[in-house]
Amino acid sequence: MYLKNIHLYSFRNYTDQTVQFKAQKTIIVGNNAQGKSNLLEAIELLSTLKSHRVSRDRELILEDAQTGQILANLTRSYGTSELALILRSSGRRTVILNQEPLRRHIDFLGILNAVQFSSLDLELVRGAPEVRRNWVDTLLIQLEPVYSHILQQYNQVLRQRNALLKEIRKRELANQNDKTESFSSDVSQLNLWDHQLAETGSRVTRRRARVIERIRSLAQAWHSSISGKTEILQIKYLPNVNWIEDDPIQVQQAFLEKIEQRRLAEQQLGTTVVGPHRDEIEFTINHTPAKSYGSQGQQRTLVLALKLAELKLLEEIIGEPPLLLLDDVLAELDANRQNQLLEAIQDRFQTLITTTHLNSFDPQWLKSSQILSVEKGQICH
Ligand SMILES: Nc1ncnc2c1ncn2[C@@H]1O[C@H](COP(=O)(O)OP(=O)(O)OP(=O)(O)O)[C@@H](O)[C@H]1O
Repeated sequence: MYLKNIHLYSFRNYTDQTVQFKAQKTIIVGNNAQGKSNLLEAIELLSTLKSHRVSRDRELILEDAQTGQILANLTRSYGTSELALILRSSGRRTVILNQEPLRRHIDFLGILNAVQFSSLDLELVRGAPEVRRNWVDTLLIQLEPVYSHILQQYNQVLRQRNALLKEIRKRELANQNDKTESFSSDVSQLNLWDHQLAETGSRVTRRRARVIERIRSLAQAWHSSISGKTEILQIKYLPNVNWIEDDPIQVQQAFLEKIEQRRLAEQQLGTTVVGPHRDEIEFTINHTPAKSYGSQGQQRTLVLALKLAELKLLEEIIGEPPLLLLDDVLAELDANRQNQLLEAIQDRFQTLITTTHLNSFDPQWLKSSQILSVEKGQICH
């Protein structure tokens, strides 16, 4: 796929900016805090409807403006699409595809596919389990947009179940007199939420297991190649609820059994302790956990291998090369890792690269790239 152009209106520090992409590789150069990452963030939003940097739309809109807009034209093997996203400070969004506003945001996902790689991605190895869960979830949404709906349903059930557990805990602590009546109503309500948690949670965990299964061998092959065949990467999915067979009924049964085991703990803590919101993904290098024992170099190799695997998996499943967004990462990679990355990209993936300096680039690369410079929210072609 190929992103032909993008227009930003009142988005971050851009007032009104059009960018025409003219080569497979575009290098966006500028000092810190000029708007390089903001441009990639706009593309990320069109791809996933999420930004990995903020959760509130207010921050995405130019200061003092009420609405912001991102518009882009994309060519795919089946034709061209015009994508538009309107952001409002109230948080209400409008997504428009080929000039038709879409009622379901899910229909917007999966049109522009992109893999993003930034220095923040080292957190994939070093950070909390939530970072790894978000990584798998974001990948799943691109591969299978309906997953965003599945995840939303699970989170809604989780929120409501947590609210009920909290309420039960509060009442227990207050030691109310009408305990018997409220107790039986609590039990039946909780029972209802247990089943909902099992149903929605099993959809999440089964899909996570499948995508990890698919990405594992791709990442292992890259890791082995980048490390000169000296390291073996293992990726293990450690679901909070263990299950063996990928069968909805059996997985739900495993959920209900674990909920029963942890019933007392949940009621004492007043929160849900069973479910995929507590999943972990473990990376080991030569059988040692990468998080605590991996050297900086090994961790970088691992993240690069994961990103290259994402690129390959997306390409395999969607049937054409996704975009690659490299946010200030090339300079951080040593010559070997840079070469591996550049060799893997070649000319197949449209790649957007931000950097503060051009001197770390291969001269051949610079020659074949479009170079844009950014200063204070203005892009010069
Ligand atoms: N909502 C907003 N309205 C106006 N300006 C904003 C808004 N959000 C961010 N900015 C500005 O955007 C700039 C940051 O841009 P960006 O994150 O793209 O930096 P960058 O060019 O990638 O630099 P670095 O190399 O430091 O990452 C800052 O000057 C910040 O004040």
